[in-house]
Amino acid sequence: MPKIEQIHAREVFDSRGKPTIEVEIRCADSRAGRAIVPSGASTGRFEACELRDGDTNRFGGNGVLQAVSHVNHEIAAALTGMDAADQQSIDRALCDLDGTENKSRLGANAILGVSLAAAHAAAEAQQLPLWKHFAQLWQSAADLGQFPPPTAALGQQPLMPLPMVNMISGGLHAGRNLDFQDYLILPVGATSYREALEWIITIYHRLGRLLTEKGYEGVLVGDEGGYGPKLTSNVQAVELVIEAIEACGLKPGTDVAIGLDVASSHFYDGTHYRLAATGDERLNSGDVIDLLEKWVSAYPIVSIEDGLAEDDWEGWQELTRRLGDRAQLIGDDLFVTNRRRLEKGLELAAGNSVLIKVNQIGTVWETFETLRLALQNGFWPVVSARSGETEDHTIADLAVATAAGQIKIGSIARSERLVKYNQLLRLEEQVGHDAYQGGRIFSALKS
Ligand SMILES: C=C(OP(=O)(O)O)C(=O)O
Ligand SMILES: [Mg+2]
Repeated sequence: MPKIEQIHAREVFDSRGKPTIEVEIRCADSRAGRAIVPSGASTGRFEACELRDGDTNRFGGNGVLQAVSHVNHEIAAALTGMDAADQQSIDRALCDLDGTENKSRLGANAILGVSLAAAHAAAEAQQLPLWKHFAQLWQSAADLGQFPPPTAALGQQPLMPLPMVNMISGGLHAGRNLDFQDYLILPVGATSYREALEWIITIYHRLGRLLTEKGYEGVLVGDEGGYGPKLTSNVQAVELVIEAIEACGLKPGTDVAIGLDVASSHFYDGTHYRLAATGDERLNSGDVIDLLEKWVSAYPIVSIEDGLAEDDWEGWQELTRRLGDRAQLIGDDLFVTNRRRLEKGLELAAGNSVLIKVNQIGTVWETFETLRLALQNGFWPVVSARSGETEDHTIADLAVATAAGQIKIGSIARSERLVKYNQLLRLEEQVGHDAYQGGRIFSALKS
């Protein structure tokens, strides 16, 4: 048993230059395992609580020295001597120690840093690559069984994920140049992860040239590295991405499909969805569903995230009735990787897919629980980064180990994203090209 000997946290910085927490855990006779916590900008209201210092004399109140102190004192005292490989007990101890529903006392950032670093430390101590340690944990966690369609192929043996990659950024990630947050591509026709990534890189560069040729900003990028042009409408972004796919000799829909992260909670005023790009157009849920249905019919869109707001359960039910067999409908702000919110979604038949962000819930084990619940109920999971990221590649290993099937990390032109894409290239050498479902995971969708 790799016994925890030392836990140490420090304040470091993320890709937006915002403070975040790094945790190192050392077990006897081994190198320390280290993890850095990501941070969102378009956060859901029901996410676990990130503890920030609030002292406006330091980084506008965004410092994380209190969270650091919680790790170095209270958490270190409680966890020293525990088995780093017993993730379930570590995560339970962290939750019990915090004692709140949303991890607001010690901070979800403090808790997640320790939870992730424990996994790294356990892998180090057992001389295992992280993905293999995660795979052991995932497999050991209660009977995986056989999952129902469309997720039957997922969750079993380690699998290379289909990358869903941001080409054009909008919303809170790009100064609200556009209303919708992400215009993504899914290389559904690629036969390996490497091929998928090569297509993505080619299309990304072609899109940049195309934007510049048309007089738009083809070099400025948003928080996740997607281009951030000021276009005349939201739908124009879809059309430009399709044009770039075609310009690369690839077939939209067959080779490369389109995804959206509407991130609609962030332009919902409680009554209306307000689209600034089309002159403060005010839509209700039904209007947004009509719009999305029109787009799904007109364009090869196979995935829509947060098409409606985080509280609009009735709207989500209608969206799912209308589009659930034609597109993956991902709940991000809606489910916030929280088992209880996902249970509600399953009960109400709201959505058919869940975004998995480790810092929305705050521990590895709870992330596994939400993932398993999704797979058991035929929901597609998509492991996701945050808009504030670092050199930490943990989620790439986690996506492969749990065979989640899809990953969303942002674009390829920023190092905090590329570190995960490059890690996946390394992992593909270990798990093999065959361990790639690619677009086959969408075979249940009607065209
Ligand atoms: C990654 C996302 O953004 P953020 O991290 O800002 O919530 C998202 O909305 O899916
Ligand atoms: Mg989102």
